[in-house]
Amino acid sequence: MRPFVFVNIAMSADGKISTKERRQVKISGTEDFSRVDRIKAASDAIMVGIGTVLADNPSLTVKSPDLRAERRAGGKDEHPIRVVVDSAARTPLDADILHKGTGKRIIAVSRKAPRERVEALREHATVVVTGEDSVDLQALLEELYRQGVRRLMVEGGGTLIWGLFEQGLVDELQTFIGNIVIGGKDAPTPADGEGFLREADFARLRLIEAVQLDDGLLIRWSVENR
Ligand SMILES: NC(=O)C1=CN([C@@H]2O[C@H](COP(=O)(O)OP(=O)(O)OC[C@H]3O[C@@H](n4cnc5c(N)ncnc54)[C@H](O)[C@@H]3O)[C@@H](O)[C@H]2O)C=CC1
Ligand SMILES: Nc1nc(O)c(N)c(N[C@@H]2O[C@H](COP(=O)(O)O)[C@@H](O)[C@H]2O)n1
Repeated sequence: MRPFVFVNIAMSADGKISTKERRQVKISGTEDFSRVDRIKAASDAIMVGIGTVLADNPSLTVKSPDLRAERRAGGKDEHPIRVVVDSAARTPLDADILHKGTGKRIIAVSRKAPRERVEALREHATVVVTGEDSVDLQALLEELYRQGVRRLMVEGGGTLIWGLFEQGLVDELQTFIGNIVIGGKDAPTPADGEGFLREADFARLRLIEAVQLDDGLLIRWSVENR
């Protein structure tokens, strides 16, 4: 068993999620940032790849005091469990994700992760070890389910999202398309990695809704062939 997995990503009108130097860009407007805060608060856990931690140093906390209070009233921690997919245990010990806000953190590493790094991370987070060279995503999701996670939000980046699509582990995709053009053939996109080579393997989506937010568009799809 695994959680319901939904990806939320903001991309520019030309399909980029940051600059080619992997510098974080404000793509969402006020309305979309509020929506992201709401879907985060409604999730049991939120997951990113180590590339995003190293590039953006996110905290992944719920920003609205009202939403945090609602979570507390429901007997939950103020913030969802924060999960980093980090094969080689490279999460910096002073990363905001380990220090900002209360609640549980999980760092998923592979068996090749250096033992001393893993021990250092254990001071701040629960460490889950799966996979030989890179984290076994299916096994990680099963472990999150065992730990009570039923609804998992994935915030990026493109490498992790590709890994999840490649293995048929995404149930829903929520893409906010913002009103900017970033450009650059090497700028990250919502699903990077190798890409599918055969049409038969493409992830097939069904449109749930398309809604205007600020000067952008939120599109929600369910994944049909997971
Ligand atoms: N616009 C947006 O909504 C968002 C944009 N970003 C941007 O994305 C960029 C970071 O993306 P990436 O460099 O692609 O890094 P990423 O965040 O996707 O992390 C990739 C890393 O995850 C690890 N990993 C371990 N096991 C894996 C597996 N089985 N499958 C896939 N990955 C695995 C690998 O070490 C890999 O290098 C940054 O520029 C950041 O600003 C990130 C999140 C949201
Ligand atoms: N939804 C959304 N819109 C944008 O315009 C963005 N740049 C991002 N980036 C993601 O948000 C993370 C930052 O989280 P905190 O504010 O530190 O909690 C960042 O790492 C990206 O994952 N998202």
